[in-house]
Amino acid sequence: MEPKDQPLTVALRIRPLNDAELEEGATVIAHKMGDQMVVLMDPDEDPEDPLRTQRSREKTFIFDTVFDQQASQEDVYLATTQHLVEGVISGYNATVFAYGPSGTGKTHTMLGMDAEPGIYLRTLSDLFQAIEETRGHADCSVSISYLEIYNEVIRDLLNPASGFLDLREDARGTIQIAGITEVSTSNAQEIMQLLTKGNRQRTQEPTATNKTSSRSHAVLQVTVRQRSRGTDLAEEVHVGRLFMVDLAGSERASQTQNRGKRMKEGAHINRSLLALGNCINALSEKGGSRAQYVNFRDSKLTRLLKDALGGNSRTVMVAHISPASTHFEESRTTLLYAYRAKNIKTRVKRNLLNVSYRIAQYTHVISDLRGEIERLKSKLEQQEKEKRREPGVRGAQGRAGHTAGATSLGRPGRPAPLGPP
Ligand SMILES: Nc1ncnc2c1ncn2[C@@H]1O[C@H](COP(=O)(O)OP(=O)(O)OP(=O)(O)O)[C@@H](O)[C@H]1O
Repeated sequence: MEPKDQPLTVALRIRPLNDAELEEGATVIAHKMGDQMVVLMDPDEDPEDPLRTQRSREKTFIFDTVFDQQASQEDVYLATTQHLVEGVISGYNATVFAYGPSGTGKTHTMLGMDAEPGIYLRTLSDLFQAIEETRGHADCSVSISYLEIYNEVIRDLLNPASGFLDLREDARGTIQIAGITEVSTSNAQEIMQLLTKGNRQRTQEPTATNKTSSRSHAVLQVTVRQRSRGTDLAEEVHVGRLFMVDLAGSERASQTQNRGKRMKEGAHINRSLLALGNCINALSEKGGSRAQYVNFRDSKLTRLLKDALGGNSRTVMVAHISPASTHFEESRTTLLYAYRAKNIKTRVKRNLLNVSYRIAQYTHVISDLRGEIERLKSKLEQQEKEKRREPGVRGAQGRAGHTAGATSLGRPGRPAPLGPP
């Protein structure tokens, strides 16, 4: 099937006002209008000011979907991610990433809580159920890895003792993480326990805006290999990769009053996010024209997300903001950023493992050889018949017949050239 250009799906989630914001006397300035629109009002604007319309910073944005505080975890999953599951099983890549400032709900959306699980668990449950339904005509295996990128180093969240890991590109140009733990199981709850445990290993410290702020980018990678069970050797192996990414907060260090270590770390986080922003900018120019130079190599995050952004992946960005008047600036920046990402187009194609090509080739060779055997058998039978019809010249003919047979059949280990069937 021909690769298809697909625009990035961009959704926006606005979380409820939190206690700290209420205590500060913040008001709601981000309003959802209909299913796709959000209006961000400027809190410094006086609605009575007659000059307001000329210098208003109030802005309206349209996304593929907008969720406000009424939206449940299930609503978010159904509208953003559920449609990707089937594709991953049949060999397409997909990526979902949560973007936004610290404390706006990225981890809530991706991981969630036991009572309100997020995208990770819902996706895995649907994935395993769909795989169960393919049983009988296909064999599927699933492997899962979970890592964090913190200050430009990669750590295995399922085995933090393994130290820092390296990114490598394989012969097909796919980015691999050398030495990462891969867990194979078909029990979503079991994986959730691993992820929750892994998430506790995530570099997490209080910032001015979030008491349990994740300081790293977390990447859950799910690989599904589907082998179609055919009656002959014409088997195909499809490999679909799903990335689910919970990015670190995108706020600027100065805005969160972070000092010292937090500020240095902010610079690192922002280096990855800056690289991501640069890629998004370059890709969104001219509707994601591949002529535009895009530097994915600038950070670990962009190297890992290369396919998700510029290559072979169905990609969904879930941007997050606080509705509070006290966060106007960072909400505005986030909305502009997410709005830009809507111009990105990826080129999606189904992944077929090379091995399947070889199997397909073997099938051709085997059917050619079968044809050849049939042809030689009938030739032998023909010769036998001729021998029986001419008993008088048995001696000389017999030897000649034997020689002809040996030539056609070939000696063991030296195949005869294949003639036309
Ligand atoms: N839609 C929501 N409904 C209810 N509570 C929410 C929602 N979104 C976020 N929260 C709560 O807000 C707090 C901060 O959310 P979360 O930790 O998910 O933010 P984050 O964007 O991942 O932050 P950071 O980048 O600092 O890690 C959490 O206590 C979370 O439960």
